[in-house]
Amino acid sequence: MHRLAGPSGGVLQISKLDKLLPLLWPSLGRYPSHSFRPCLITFPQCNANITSSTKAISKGKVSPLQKPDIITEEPITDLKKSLSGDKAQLNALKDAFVPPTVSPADLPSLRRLQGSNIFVAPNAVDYRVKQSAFVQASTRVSDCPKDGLPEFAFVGRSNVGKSSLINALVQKKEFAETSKKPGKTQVINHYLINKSWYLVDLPGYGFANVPTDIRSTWNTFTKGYFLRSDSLVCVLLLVDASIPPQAIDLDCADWLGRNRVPLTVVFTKCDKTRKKVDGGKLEDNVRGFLRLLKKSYDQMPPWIMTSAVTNNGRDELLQHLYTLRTYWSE
Ligand SMILES: Nc1nc2c(ncn2[C@@H]2O[C@H](COP(=O)(O)OP(=O)(O)OP(=O)(O)O)[C@@H](O)[C@H]2O)c(=O)[nH]1
Ligand SMILES: [Mg+2]
Repeated sequence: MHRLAGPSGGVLQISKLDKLLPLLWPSLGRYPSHSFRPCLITFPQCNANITSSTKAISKGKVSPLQKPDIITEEPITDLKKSLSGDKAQLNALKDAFVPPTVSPADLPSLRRLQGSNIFVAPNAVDYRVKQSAFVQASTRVSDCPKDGLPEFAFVGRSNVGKSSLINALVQKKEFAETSKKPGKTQVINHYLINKSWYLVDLPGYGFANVPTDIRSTWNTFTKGYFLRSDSLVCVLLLVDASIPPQAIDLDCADWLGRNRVPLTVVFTKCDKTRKKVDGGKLEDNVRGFLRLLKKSYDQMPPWIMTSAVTNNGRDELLQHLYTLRTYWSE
């Protein structure tokens, strides 16, 4: 039995009905206002206008190839300065992801992680990966480990860098198999970290050459994992920062929001130089994606910029995961 956050901060107990409800929501045509995820973290959730971002793309209002507008005046990497005054503090809070139970008055005691909108408590110190081991590859959701340890699932388009980021986090080169050819990971891989939590590598979506039946298998297989895993703390949705916002990634974010699956957006390949970035500057791609994401979410979900090549954002992401685990297990 896990405790769950209720709409007014109350605690619900998970039951079979709770697990079934997410599967029924689409047919009910409306979404409960509270989270059924097995954690005490209140995450930003998708608002009623769930498909606005992708509609904007498909109606041609925002072309994926068009240079996106800047979402905020605030520079992404120069965030400390914004905490120096009251008004500036409020600006910094806008779109920030602050740990639950923290009031705005406590904000100055928190650290904002570089290249992200995430604030963490000063106690996020013991976050490093000391031990990592491959546990199993599952072809069915029912075969996944059932020991109840907290899990973070990596999801994103094929080739976005899911396996590479896992290798960067555990600091082992060939830990998770990577490939230039999309579609390398086809099963649910569980990696046990510090004997106490899991990183879960999932098959990528959106690979153009994949036949329709394999694509629909992705849908039932991976979406089934999101909805049925009682130990899922958060999905890490990986988004390639070297290309302009893609409708398929926004669709995925919408789907996760609609189904009350907590989400952190992890931008990958943030090492790419201007020459190799499609659509102009990397930061413009990031801001463009966030601007579209905001159309679907009442509050901005946590997001962070990373690179598996330079390891930028690696320690920051680990600190974020540490904070989430702390609240999950409380
Ligand atoms: N420049 C750069 N390249 C990266 C980065 N991360 C991954 N790549 C490259 O992107 C390609 C795909 O990486 P993978 O980690 O295999 O991608 P994946 O998302 O696991 O792919 P699937 O398993 O097919 O879904 C490889 O050629 C990587 O070297 C990064 O941070 N920077
Ligand atoms: Mg992979």
